Amino acid sequence: MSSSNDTALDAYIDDSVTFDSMKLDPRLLQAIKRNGYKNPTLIQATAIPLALQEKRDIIAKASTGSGKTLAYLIPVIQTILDYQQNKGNDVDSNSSATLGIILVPTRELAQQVTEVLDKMILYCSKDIRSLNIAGDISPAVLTSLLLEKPEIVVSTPSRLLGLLETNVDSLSLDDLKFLVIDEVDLVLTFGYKEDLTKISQFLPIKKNLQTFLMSATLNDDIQELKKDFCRSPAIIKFNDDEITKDQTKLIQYYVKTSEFDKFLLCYVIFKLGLIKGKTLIFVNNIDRGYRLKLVLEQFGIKACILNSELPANSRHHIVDQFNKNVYRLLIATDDTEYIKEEDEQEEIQVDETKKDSSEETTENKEEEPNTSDNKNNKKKTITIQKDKEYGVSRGVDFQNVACVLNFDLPTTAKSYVHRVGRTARAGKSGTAISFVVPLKEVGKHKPSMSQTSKRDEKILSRIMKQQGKLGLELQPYSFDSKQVEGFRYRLEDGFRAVTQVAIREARIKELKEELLASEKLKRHFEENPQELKSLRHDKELYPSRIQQHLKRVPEYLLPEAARKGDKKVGFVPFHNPKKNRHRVSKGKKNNKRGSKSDPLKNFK
Ligand SMILES: Nc1ncnc2c1ncn2[C@@H]1O[C@H](COP(=O)(O)OP(=O)(O)OP(=O)(O)O)[C@@H](O)[C@H]1O
Repeated sequence: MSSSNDTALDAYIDDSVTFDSMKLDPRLLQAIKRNGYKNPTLIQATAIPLALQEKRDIIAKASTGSGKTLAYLIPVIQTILDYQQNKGNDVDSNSSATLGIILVPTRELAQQVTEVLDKMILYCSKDIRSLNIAGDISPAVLTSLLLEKPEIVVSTPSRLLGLLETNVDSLSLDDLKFLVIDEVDLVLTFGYKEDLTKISQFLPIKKNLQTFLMSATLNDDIQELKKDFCRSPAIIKFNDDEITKDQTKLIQYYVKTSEFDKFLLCYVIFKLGLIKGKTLIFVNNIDRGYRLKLVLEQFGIKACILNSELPANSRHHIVDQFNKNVYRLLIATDDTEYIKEEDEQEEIQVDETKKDSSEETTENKEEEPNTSDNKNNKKKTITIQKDKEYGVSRGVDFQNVACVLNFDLPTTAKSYVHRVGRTARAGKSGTAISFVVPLKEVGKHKPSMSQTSKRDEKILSRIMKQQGKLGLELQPYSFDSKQVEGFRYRLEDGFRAVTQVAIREARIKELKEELLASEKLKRHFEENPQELKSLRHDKELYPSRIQQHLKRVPEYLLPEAARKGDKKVGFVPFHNPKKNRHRVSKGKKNNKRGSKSDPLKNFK
């Protein structure tokens, strides 16, 4: 899904067809052109005529980044425009009704699809209005927005069901023409099957409703949905190898490493600027995201965090700014696979009187972070609510990501496909690096351990098999251990400072700030959209002991070739580290705590 002006991967474009030849409404055509799209992608060239001319239901499976969003949006908009035109000629017909519903698994996608939709209806906004009901909207505001009778409603299944069950009259569904379920297998993974069954009872399914079920990966569960939602659908499956044989733009590496050395390698990679461009780092749970951020922070490496407990507004803003190149490093928690297993709510005890957690640097203390014997300590319980409708490994159109780094390997091969699909999008090249912990290394260093790494080797062989079928391969990558070793003692020092208590405090601090910002954002930025630029999400969280000396890399630790006067970079494969030295000193200068340049202060 996308809201960009980018072009799709060349391999996906069908240059034997043009949008001009598709007999589309001039207003829609103008919007398509305005976004720089000339030829449809393969999936668009196939699905649009089937949906428009033959009025078929569509089940489509096509790779990540292949342009599935427009494959359903164009027919939906075109048919509604035709319908509105016919209705305009019919003097008896005056009523407004919901004509299309688009269901997506996460709020991130709801926002993204709405943005693409709004661009496509730019020139016909009198005839077609959109409403995303998955966002943070108060019931009163929602009611008044629904009174305007938007023609297309975008939602997650649970939001839509909630609305239908409490206020079915707010949507008039008798004339509904389209139902789209995007990322359909994720919708099912998220446990929405029951919601969909209930929703189907409100919809005129199999009468005059045309359905689109879209995904990059499809599994057997789809059969049931097909039975419930479709009438003799056209099933479009693009053979992945057809497309991927040209797709040499994604280079995949795996790195066998111990649990602790994942942090060490990250430090080296980002401190030396070995990756040129933006990196999206995936971790498997929220705490690990904060641990990594705080460790990197020790060395003056800034990153921002994206996870399911941040408010939806903040999440949207973070993705948006990342896409606009405001941040280079984004640490995203991808825990969607565990959503069913985890409790929705997590109680966290915060010791409010403890000002400085930096004293707690021993590993024993880290094991029991949340208890304190001190009866005088005032404790406050904060309930953190995770958002079930969060997801970033799927469908989100992160733009210009140079590298996806699987800091924690995903727990399924399918999830790997979706994660690495966040790079090498839209005609660009990209690199995927995955850290893999060999079984013999698992559990050797508890504080750096991830529960999921036990299965890393198994998952890696599945991933390799799956990529092998597509003619793609993951290459082993080894770092020059001599060069890396030089950084070890510094990392040990920095790592120790990031206690479990520090992680919890950082997590709560960021949450509080983002909640505050999110509320402020909502009201303030509605009036002053320009100021949105000044809000940053990658501030240092500071609860752990910051050791200023760690922020600088002494010359002797740099690879020989990166030292003064040398031009050639020895073991560094991605990027010239000389540039980075400049950045290091600049970062140091700007890192004063409470400095006036803190952009958050601009909108207080
Ligand atoms: N016809 C086109 N010509 C050029 N670029 C296009 C075209 N259609 C879509 N794109 C661009 O291709 C990128 C990928 O499109 P989109 O996000 O719809 O892919 P997707 O198949 O939904 O991927 P995912 O499965 O990851 O969600 C977007 O940046 C979009 O702007």
